Amino acid sequence: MIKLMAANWKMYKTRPEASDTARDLVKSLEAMLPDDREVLVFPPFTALYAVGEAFKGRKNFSWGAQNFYPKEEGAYTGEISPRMLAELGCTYLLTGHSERRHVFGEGDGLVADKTTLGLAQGFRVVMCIGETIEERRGGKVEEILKNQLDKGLSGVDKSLSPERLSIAYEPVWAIGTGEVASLDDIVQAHSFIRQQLGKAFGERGQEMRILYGGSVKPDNASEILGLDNVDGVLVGGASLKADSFSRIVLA
Ligand SMILES: O=C[C@H](O)COP(=O)(O)O
Repeated sequence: MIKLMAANWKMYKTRPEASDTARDLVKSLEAMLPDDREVLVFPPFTALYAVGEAFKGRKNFSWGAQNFYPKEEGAYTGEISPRMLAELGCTYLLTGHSERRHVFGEGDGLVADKTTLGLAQGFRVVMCIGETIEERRGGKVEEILKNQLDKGLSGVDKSLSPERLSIAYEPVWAIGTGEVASLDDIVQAHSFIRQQLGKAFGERGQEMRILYGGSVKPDNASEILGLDNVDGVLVGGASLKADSFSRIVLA
């Protein structure tokens, strides 16, 4: 399975900054990227074209959008549709990120609509799930993950090719805090997610990638990537500098 090494640049980087970082990533990674690693960057909308210019035509370099509205077009002021993103050459979409859920109030229904439409329009989708610290302390991790998976994937075509859907497990309390989930916590959550994907998609569920996200850094990436059912990472803060993200990609 090709490990998916994803960078989420969140609301950082102007167009020239993004272009420089993307070009630096190509410089430091292209010649030594193993065949089983794919580099994926989610820049802000305004930098998608610039990142596409740096990455296009390069094997295993992909780019995608952090957000979109799940309609083809219409009177939705301020929103961007998947069609508009396809035009920029993006092949990936992110759904369910905890900042969308918690800062912008996106519920499971909207996450499901976005995941369903994004896939139906031919994109690859990375759907994020994860529990809050209160939910973890209350012993509800599996219940929350199951609920987010069941609802988020409720409209998805069950005969989908496995490379089209990835799940990112991001415990909310580990995002941007420097606090990484323990290796045991990651193994347990990923094995539970794998089980659920198997129930939903049968054999295909075994081949879908499950990424870990939450304070991944160059010095912890290798041990996280070595765990069972960890098929990639979704990196925020440590992906903003080309040098640090390159070290993670090659970890
Ligand atoms: O999308 C990425 C995650 O929110 C992780 O962010 P972080 O690496 O800054 O903790």
